[in-house]
Amino acid sequence: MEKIEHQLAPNSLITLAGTVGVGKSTLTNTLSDALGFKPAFESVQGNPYLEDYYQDFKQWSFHLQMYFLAERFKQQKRMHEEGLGYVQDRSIYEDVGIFARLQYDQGNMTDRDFTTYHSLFEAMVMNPYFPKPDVLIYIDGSLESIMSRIEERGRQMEIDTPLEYWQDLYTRYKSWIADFKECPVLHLDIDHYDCNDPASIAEIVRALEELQASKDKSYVKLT
Ligand SMILES: Nc1ncnc2c1ncn2[C@@H]1O[C@H](COP(=O)(O)OP(=O)(O)O)[C@@H](O)[C@H]1O
Ligand SMILES: Nc1ncnc2c1ncn2[C@H]1C[C@H](O)[C@@H](COP(=O)(O)O)O1
Repeated sequence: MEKIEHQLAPNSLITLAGTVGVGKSTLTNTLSDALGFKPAFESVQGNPYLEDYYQDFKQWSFHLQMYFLAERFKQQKRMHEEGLGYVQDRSIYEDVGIFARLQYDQGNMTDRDFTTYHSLFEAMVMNPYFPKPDVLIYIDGSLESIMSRIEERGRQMEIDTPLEYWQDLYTRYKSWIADFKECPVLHLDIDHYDCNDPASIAEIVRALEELQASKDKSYVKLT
C-alpha cells in the first residue's frame, strides 16, 4: 500500500480491536504502510501457552492471561519509549474485558486467580501513566464470515475449538464495545473496506483524522 498523506500526530497510537479472525493483523499491515507508522503485532508463534490453552481452558487460562498482560505491557512500554507512530494489532483492554472475563464466567478461572489477574491489570493499566490509544478501530462482521476466515487462515488449534467459544466471544465483543470509554472509537465493518483499495484505506485515514482532531466526537461508524 502506498503512503497516504495525513494530518495525524507523528507519535499517534492507533489500536485495532475485534474478535479472532476478523482481520486485525491484515489491516494493521495495510494501515501502518499507508500512514508510515510502525506495526506492533501480538505474536502467536512463540507464545508458550496458547496451544495448551486451546486444549484445556481450565488448566491454562490464568497462565495465558498473565503472559498476554506482560507481553502487551512490554510492547506498550517499547512504543512509548520510541515515541513513534504505531498501528497496534489488538488492545490490552480486550484481554481483561473479553477473554479473562469469559473464562471466569465459564468457571475456567477461579475467584482468586481472576481477582489476582484483575487487580494486577488495574494497577498496571488503569492509571494516568499508561498511555491510551489516540483512536481504537473496532472491526466487526458477521460470525459466518469470521468463521470462514478462521478456517481459511488455518491455525489448527483455532479450527479444532468448538463453535460455542467463538459465539461467546462474538457476543461479548458487541457489549464490550458498546461500553468502551477509554478513547475515541472508529467502527468498521469487514464488508465496508478493502485493504487492496487505496481509496478505501484513505477513507479510514480521513475518519481517524476527524476523530483525533475533534473535541466533540468520540465515535464514528463507517457504513
Ligand atoms: N479485508 C479482508 N478481506 C478478505 N480477507 C481478509 C481481510 N482481512 C483479513 N482477511 C483474511 O482473514 C483471515 C484472518 O485475518 P487476520 O488479519 O489474521 O485476523 P485477526 O488478526 O483479526 O485474527 C486471514 O486469512 C486474512 O487473510
Ligand atoms: N487475552 C487472550 N486470551 C485468550 N486468547 C487470546 C488472548 N489474546 C489473544 N488470544 C488468542 C486468540 C488467537 O488464537 C491468537 C491471536 O489473536 P488474533 O485475534 O488472531 O490476533 O491469540
